[in-house]
Amino acid sequence: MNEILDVIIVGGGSAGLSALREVRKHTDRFVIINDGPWGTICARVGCMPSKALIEAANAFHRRNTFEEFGIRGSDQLTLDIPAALQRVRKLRDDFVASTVKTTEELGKRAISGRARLLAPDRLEVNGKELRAHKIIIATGSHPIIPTSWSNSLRDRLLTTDTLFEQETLPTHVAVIGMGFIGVEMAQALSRFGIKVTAFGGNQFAGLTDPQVIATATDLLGKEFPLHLGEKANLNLVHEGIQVRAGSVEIVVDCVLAALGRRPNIDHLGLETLGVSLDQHGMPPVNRNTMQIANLPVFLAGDANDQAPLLHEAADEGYIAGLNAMRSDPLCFTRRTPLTIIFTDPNIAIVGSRFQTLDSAKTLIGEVHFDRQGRARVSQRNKGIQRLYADAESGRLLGAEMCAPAGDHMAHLLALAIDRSLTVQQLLRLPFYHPVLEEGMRTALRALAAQLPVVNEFDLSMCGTFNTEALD
Ligand SMILES: Cc1cc2nc3c(=O)[nH]c(=O)nc-3n(C[C@H](O)[C@H](O)[C@H](O)COP(=O)(O)OP(=O)(O)OC[C@H]3O[C@@H](n4cnc5c(N)ncnc54)[C@H](O)[C@@H]3O)c2cc1C
Ligand SMILES: NC(=O)c1ccc[n+]([C@@H]2O[C@H](COP(=O)([O-])OP(=O)(O)OC[C@H]3O[C@@H](n4cnc5c(N)ncnc54)[C@H](O)[C@@H]3O)[C@@H](O)[C@H]2O)c1
Repeated sequence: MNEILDVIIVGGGSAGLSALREVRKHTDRFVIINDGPWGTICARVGCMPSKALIEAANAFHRRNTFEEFGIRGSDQLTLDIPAALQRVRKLRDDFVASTVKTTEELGKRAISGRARLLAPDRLEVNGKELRAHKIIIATGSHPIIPTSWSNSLRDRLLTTDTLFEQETLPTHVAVIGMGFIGVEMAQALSRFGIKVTAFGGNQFAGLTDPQVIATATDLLGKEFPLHLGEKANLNLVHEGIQVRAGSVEIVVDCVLAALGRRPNIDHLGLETLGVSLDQHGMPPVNRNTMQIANLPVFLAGDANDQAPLLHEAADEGYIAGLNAMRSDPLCFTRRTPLTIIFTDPNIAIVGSRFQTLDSAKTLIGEVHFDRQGRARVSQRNKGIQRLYADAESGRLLGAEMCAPAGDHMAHLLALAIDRSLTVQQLLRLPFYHPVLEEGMRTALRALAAQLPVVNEFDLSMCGTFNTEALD
């Protein structure tokens, strides 16, 4: 048996690299093991190529606003889809190259291979057994695909693992699953000029506020047919793939499956840890330490299925890396929940979700962006933002929205929630004119109107003009 290492990190994605950064500060006696290509899901097939595709789609879609601005000739514009996809891959390659630099310089301490746990201090990779005082598991996740689909549909079935590799795109695509990936990609493909038909279950983009869901589905449903509430079933037919959901039946060239992602924990040997696993095979993981039960083993990133987002994976890798170098794990306070989906308008959820709030103790303030001044001049006047505040203290609790510049406003609101700011404290901040954030101020004012008056000599009391040009 080889030397006993201080730490083994399993998984070279964002969580694993974040753990590596901490571990390296303290020891050289570590290895990082990665199965498949290095370079992280985020850079290779996740956040970055998807956003590159979305930007191209939105740039092309903007031609639909030109006529109203007085710009003529937009009907002559075309999108060279192979060129647009090439740009996605070029950017992707740059992002991957910058990521793999870190592990390339590690030499033998970066091992390519699939690791399998043998015990809380032992694992096997490439037929070799390795031992360590601590093990960090950060194995990520993979797209869920029913076996019957992958067996029968083969190259007519795409996921985000394969979408960005396409040289060109088919004429008619069904996007199945209206979660984060489904809504982002359905809108982007549709804005590429592809005929898209979208199918979703009972959830839409992780939203829980019925009014925001109604606005978001209405807006996206104007761009492509959107069928919700029925499970989609697929069959290979002569002309392509037949998709059936409730009373809807269509034939498409290709299906993009966005049914969710499963943590990469199967066949990982978690059963050798001696702790009970839940019905999904998941061990108990402390969200504040990333530790599995009281073992010297940590589970971070998408692999623990707690908050499968990039900034959360980075945090979890950091927590795991830091705690792996300590005898007593530290408990970290986690960040205010923040989710942004890069549709246009952006969908965002901040702090407490609508569904989790006690309606008797919660006030709601809302704004519709259709009449908002700045949104109108830029032809971005679509969407809704709903803010939730504690009825007693006036403290902001959360927000759900489908709103222009929702990505930026969601960050502002997350800051406010993190600092426990009240609606009145937020209304004391300057709001420049004319900005989209004035819409958020309208929603805050709607909340303030339901709260007791603080003091009329307070600038938070400065009210609305009630005119589109000034609010
Ligand atoms: C299409 C798409 C778009 C996304 N967009 C966003 C976004 O806009 N914003 C956002 O915040 N998040 C986004 N995400 C989510 C984000 O990419 C993930 O949360 C994040 O990349 C997870 O990082 P990770 O380190 O946990 O996993 P990964 O980066 O997947 O790394 C895990 C690594 O472990 C390896 N591995 C697996 N099993 C083993 C084993 N047994 N032994 C050794 N190695 C193993 C894997 O091959 C992989 O290389 C997106 C995801 C997708 C798919
Ligand atoms: N902007 C972002 O932050 C971003 C973007 C993309 C992905 N991600 C991450 O990737 C993860 C995975 O995304 P995802 O969209 O694959 O999963 P998801 O869990 O968000 O959504 C999957 C959806 O598919 C539906 N579904 C499942 N089977 C179906 C069927 N047969 N017919 C119709 N609908 C069906 C489910 O009801 C669910 O709403 C997300 O949870 C997120 O963490 C984040």
